[in-house]
Amino acid sequence: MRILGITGGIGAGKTTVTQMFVRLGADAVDADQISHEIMLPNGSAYFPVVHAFGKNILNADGTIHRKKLADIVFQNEKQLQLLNQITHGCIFEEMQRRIDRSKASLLCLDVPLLFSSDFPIRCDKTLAVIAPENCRIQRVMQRDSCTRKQAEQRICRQLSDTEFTALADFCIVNDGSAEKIWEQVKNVYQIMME
Ligand SMILES: CC(C)(COP(=O)(O)OP(=O)(O)OC[C@H]1O[C@@H](n2cnc3c(N)ncnc32)[C@H](O)[C@@H]1O)[C@@H](O)C(=O)NCCC(=O)NCCS
Ligand SMILES: Nc1ncnc2c1ncn2[C@@H]1O[C@H](COP(=O)(O)OP(=O)(O)OP(=O)(O)O)[C@@H](O)[C@H]1O
Repeated sequence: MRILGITGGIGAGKTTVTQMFVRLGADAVDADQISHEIMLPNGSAYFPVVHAFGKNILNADGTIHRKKLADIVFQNEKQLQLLNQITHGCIFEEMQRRIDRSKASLLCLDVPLLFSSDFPIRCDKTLAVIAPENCRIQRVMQRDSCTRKQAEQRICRQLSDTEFTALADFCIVNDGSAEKIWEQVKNVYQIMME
């Protein structure tokens, strides 16, 4: 099995690109989805997160209000580091479990923090998905019904497109139509399967 790590800033199109690899036959593991699962009331990070951030981050039904938590951590670097410390071990362990279960020839890891120093999983190749910042902000505001400021606060905590491009083996520019990236995805898929 070959592992392709897919990364990029918020709203760049990591998940869109990953789903295209899945259409071509790859398996996928999504770090954001796992981070949501481990924070559910029966998840491994639920109690540590509530203990660290207090009951004011809870909805009436006891689930974690992720947008409230996001507002706390993306306005304060120390709080973000704390959340990362609590969650990353649980996320990366669960990713490894899913990798071990996969029988696909190509496995894509969709990970925003692929190039952070604590990411422990070795990838055969890495792919950065990039798009102009204003385009990403518009997409995220529309998808998540958030404000420009909230989108910008996340972008401030992430690598720039120049940094992503310099660190990755492949780069896909997602600034146009879906057909345009489909051709780029097929090229990378072929190289990975050679
Ligand atoms: C802060 C939380 C609760 C916000 O949840 P929400 O549903 O609003 O966003 P979601 O999880 O879907 O993330 C959307 C995007 O935000 C950005 N983002 C999320 N976490 C981080 C982070 N720690 N640092 C920088 N950017 C991040 C990424 O671009 C991600 O794709 C959640 O993102 C979280 O728990 N983050 C910490 C865990 C983590 O690092 N997750 C990233 C995968 S390793
Ligand atoms: N080429 C495109 N044209 C129009 N909309 C797009 C395009 N690519 C992605 N989108 C839309 O932009 C939003 C963000 O895309 P996607 O979820 O794939 O990005 P992401 O990098 O995974 O985001 P996040 O960092 O928040 O997880 C989605 O609503 C998606 O449908």
